[in-house]
Amino acid sequence: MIEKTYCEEVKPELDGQKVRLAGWVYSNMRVGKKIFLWIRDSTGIVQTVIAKNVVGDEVFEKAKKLGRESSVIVEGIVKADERAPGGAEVHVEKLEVIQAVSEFPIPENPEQASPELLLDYRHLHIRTPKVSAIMKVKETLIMAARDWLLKNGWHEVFPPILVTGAVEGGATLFKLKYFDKYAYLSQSAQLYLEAAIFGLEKVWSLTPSFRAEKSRTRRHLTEFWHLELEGAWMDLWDIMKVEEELVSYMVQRTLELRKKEIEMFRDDLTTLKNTEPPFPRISYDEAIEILQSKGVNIEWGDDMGADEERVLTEEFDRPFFVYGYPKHIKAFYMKEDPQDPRKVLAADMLAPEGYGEIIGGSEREDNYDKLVQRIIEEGMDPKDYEWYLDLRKYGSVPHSGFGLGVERLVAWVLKLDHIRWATLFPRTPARIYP
Ligand SMILES: NC(=O)C[C@H]([NH3+])C(=O)NS(=O)(=O)OC[C@H]1O[C@@H](n2cnc3c(N)ncnc32)[C@H](O)[C@@H]1O
Ligand SMILES: [Mg+2]
Repeated sequence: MIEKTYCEEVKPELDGQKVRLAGWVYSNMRVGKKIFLWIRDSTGIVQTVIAKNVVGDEVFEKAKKLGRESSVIVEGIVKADERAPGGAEVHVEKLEVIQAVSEFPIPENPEQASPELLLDYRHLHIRTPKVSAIMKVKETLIMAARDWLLKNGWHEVFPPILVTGAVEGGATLFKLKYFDKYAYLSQSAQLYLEAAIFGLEKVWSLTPSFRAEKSRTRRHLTEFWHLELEGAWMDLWDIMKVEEELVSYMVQRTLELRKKEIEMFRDDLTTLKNTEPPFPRISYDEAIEILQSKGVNIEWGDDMGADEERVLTEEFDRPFFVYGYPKHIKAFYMKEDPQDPRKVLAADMLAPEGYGEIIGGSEREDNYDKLVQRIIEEGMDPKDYEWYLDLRKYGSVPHSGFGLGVERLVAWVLKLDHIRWATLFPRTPARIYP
């Protein structure tokens, strides 16, 4: 790799030093016998100044024609100048053009382009500073999660993606040919994590999950990254405590390490700073009462969708839990509430500012017969879950777990207007290219 100075390293303190930059043209402006060429790399942007009387006519003419995203290597001297971004610029002595670009399909301000154009050219859009900032925030959230999980005794495992059964309902399965049989793309690693707890007790995984959701909403992808935990001996209240501690650590650590990137997307950091345990907890019953008091047309037993959750989040300035959902709107594996058989021991974590559900979790049904009954009630065949039911035959224990949608968390942290911007190459019902 060539010896180079990164853009973020070009500071007034380097005044007078010779540096080599390698990057891409971000903007190109000629003023008389000077060209102000802004060069971008993975760390930021630096203003370079190309003077005709320094580089000569031929190079100057070449520099004039450099369009955005031309790849270049420049060598020159750092000059402190508070007018330049970062307080310093580079006066170019040598310019090497790796590849000149005349016309880049994405406008200098990508926000002026239509979402469809940006998505058609997503392979070029991802190099822009704001998309790079989103990916740095996403990686930092996951780095923080790994940090916390390791420190708190959770074991990472690597579940399969090719599976034979539904976890979250058969309607959203992607089916594929598997030799002479059929298989599905995993909707959630949960059932495999449940198998893993009998050896490792506290397990987690980060996997892609797939949902053939036809709903074209701002918070659904057909492929998303899914951070899932499963803990033996834990009940719903235990796992909710794990969730709030994990999410708080992820958000605070990311605020600490990526404040500059976050501030590219939101001015007000209050809800992020408020993200500290304990989170508020309301029951599903209370949630229905709140929504009805706000004029929402909803009855007990109804599911809460994005619109209802949006209204509910107006009551909170930090993430919060809704627990105790009606059994008929939740998944087969959830444990019935012994206090109220109409309900299950499930809790969702909702993000404020209209974002809604970021985590779905529950205590699992650990009784063999009850689980078989629930599978049948849901219209599924217990034979398809024979291995999963075995877990209730050989040393079953109380256990709970949850799944966090990584892109949903990123969308809230950065207040993105659509979840698709939180992933490198979004997959939705209308898009699988590029
Ligand atoms: N291990 C578990 O207990 C997880 C459990 N089996 C599960 O999949 N729950 S979930 O369907 O609510 O999905 C979990 C989270 O996964 C996210 N999720 C769920 N579906 C999507 C789609 N389609 N797009 C983006 N994100 C999605 C969202 O944040 C949900 O709260
Ligand atoms: Mg859910």
